[in-house]
Amino acid sequence: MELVPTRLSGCLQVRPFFAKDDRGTFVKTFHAERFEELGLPVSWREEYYSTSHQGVIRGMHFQTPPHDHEKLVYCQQGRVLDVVLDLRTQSSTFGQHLAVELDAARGDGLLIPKGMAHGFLALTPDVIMAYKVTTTYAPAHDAGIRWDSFGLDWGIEHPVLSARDAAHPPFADFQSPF
Ligand SMILES: Cc1cn([C@H]2C[C@H](O)[C@@H](COP(=O)(O)OP(=O)(O)O[C@H]3O[C@@H](C)C(=O)[C@@H](O)[C@H]3O)O2)c(=O)[nH]c1=O
Repeated sequence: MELVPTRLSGCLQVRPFFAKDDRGTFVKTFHAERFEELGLPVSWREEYYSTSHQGVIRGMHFQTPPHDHEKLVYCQQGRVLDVVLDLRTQSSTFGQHLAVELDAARGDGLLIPKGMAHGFLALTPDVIMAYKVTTTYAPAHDAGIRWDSFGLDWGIEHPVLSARDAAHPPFADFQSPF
């Protein structure tokens, strides 16, 4: 398992052990010792997955302190444009984003630190996204920023959004608690 830095500090691309044979694939998505060696989180409190149709955008989501969390995400079926937005006011990349393709055919993932919003666009039909997070769901602290408000060209004009995601405040109006 390789953990590769990105231009947003603390946000790492995860290249897991990936094996393919006549039966299909084998992917190891987490290795506590490897994460511990690098000072990365190992105490996951919840794990969940979602399915999405092509053209769906989910995000940009985060939990506010004290319920903020690290997140380990993988696309387990299909392909997504995965997007992270830096909300850490003391960060040199505050307000900047990272957009990477996660492809189940490669098995790669993303480790997202506290203080970042996360979202994705489903690029293929029947996407499955899987998550591990270091705090449990806290609905009153579950927050978002509007997908089209921070300068990313998603390459889609009319994505499918939840009513909640369509109503998030734009980044320009957002007072970051991080
Ligand atoms: C996130 C979450 C949602 N829910 C509920 C709330 C709602 O009824 C239903 C669907 O919630 P949402 O519409 O927020 O689901 P979704 O848009 O898939 O939310 C996810 O989006 C991506 C981008 C992330 O980064 C994730 O951490 C998570 O926020 O599930 C939980 O019970 N536990 C949870 O941890």
